[in-house]
Amino acid sequence: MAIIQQSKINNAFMKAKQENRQVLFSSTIEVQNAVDPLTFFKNGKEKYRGERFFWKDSSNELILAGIGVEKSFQYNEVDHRFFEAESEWKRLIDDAVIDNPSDIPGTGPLLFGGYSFDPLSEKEEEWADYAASQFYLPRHMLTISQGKKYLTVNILCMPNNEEESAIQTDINDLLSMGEKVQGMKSGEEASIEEINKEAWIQAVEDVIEKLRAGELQKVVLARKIKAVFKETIKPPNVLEALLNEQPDSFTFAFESGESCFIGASPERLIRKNGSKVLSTCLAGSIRRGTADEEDNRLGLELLNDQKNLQEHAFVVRMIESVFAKYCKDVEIPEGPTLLKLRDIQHLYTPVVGTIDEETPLSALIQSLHPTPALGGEPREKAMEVIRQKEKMDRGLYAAPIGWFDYRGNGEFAVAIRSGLLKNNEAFLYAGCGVVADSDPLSEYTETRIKLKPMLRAVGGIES
Ligand SMILES: C=C(O[C@H]1C=CC=C(C(=O)O)[C@@H]1O)C(=O)O
Ligand SMILES: [Mg+2]
Repeated sequence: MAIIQQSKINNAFMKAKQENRQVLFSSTIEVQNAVDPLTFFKNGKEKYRGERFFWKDSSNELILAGIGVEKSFQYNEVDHRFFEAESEWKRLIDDAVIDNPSDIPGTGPLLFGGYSFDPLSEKEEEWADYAASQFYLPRHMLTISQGKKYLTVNILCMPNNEEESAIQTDINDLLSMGEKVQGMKSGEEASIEEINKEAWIQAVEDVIEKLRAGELQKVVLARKIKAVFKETIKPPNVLEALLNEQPDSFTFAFESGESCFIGASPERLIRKNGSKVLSTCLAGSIRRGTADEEDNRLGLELLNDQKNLQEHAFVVRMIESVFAKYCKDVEIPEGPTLLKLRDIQHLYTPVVGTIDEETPLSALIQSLHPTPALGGEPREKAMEVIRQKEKMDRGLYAAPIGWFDYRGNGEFAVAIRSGLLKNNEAFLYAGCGVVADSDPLSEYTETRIKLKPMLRAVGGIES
């Protein structure tokens, strides 16, 4: 399949030489009969290990699979980390040669990546592969939007380099139909370690005391478990399981070096499409029932539970205030509804607004992150308590992960229900909103339920 006309690449290289600067060349075409995005992702495993990403949104409108890092944007500077990637990206795009006949968000050149939860927390070894802000411009990307497939190829043309000839071979390899991706088998060999369980329950107790003393109103405390397998855990297999079992979640994988951050989160931080912006408040939880009757009863209980309604209300109030600052026509329903996932149900409130199209997505992300569904209320105080009491580097867990394209559209999820894969080890994370009325053991049980989907997907439990 001829993907790019050689003459177009030659022109871009010529431009780079003549103007003596790097020029991004990007070409997008619609591809028929192409492989599915998971196979495309898997096909990159030999040549592009550590340089892949995968994304599916919660409404199942868009899938992205990126292979190979044409340019990486990494920043550790705390104050500017939200803006640097997007502003450097804008500079690159302004001078780029882009050939994209479709006007579909998520096609053409885009950056995929994320911002760590808290750049001020002490960094642990397991997160060494990720920066405080890290984004990839992929070499090859398959986009699935409204049932159509598009292939984008991005080439950074340097003034001193010759045109590339290997592009076509690479593309043929990636689009070839390999073995079908299988879900993970349950691994009886798994050993699962709960890290500092007692200390964590004590930390919840300490935080409840602070909340009752009126020092602050809400703190989200998280913990992690470590699952060790005999064999290397394969990201495509985990993705396959998550796609099947969590169809209404954002499903993502983000590789760097030997690590793969992966998960299926039900929570959107922000979506921007032209002047339309959308966020969702998700906080307050209860388990699923085994039969419909029990499930409905539990749902009703959640909708009327004061502790959970309070947990949820902090999030709505905060997101509402950020939207009020940036948007007109903000719409928020009167009360929450239920969002039911395979293992858990949540209180859910969508927030929509209209924004000046020129507002950068990174400005919204910076204002929203972390919402009280992941941090607490008030934000800065809660972050200090988290650093002090959690004693854990969250890395990308609970952090913004997603993409923005060259037209300023994009979407970021909050990376909960997630874990970090490193060869045969998986670090899985879960947290819960602690308020004055919390009970430490119930919060612990809530994190156990939240860990289930990832534990099942990596092969650590049977059901
Ligand atoms: C922090 C997590 O969940 C948040 C999102 C939904 C419900 C939550 C809760 O009820 O506590 C949390 O705020 C997590 O899954 O790790
Ligand atoms: Mg909760």
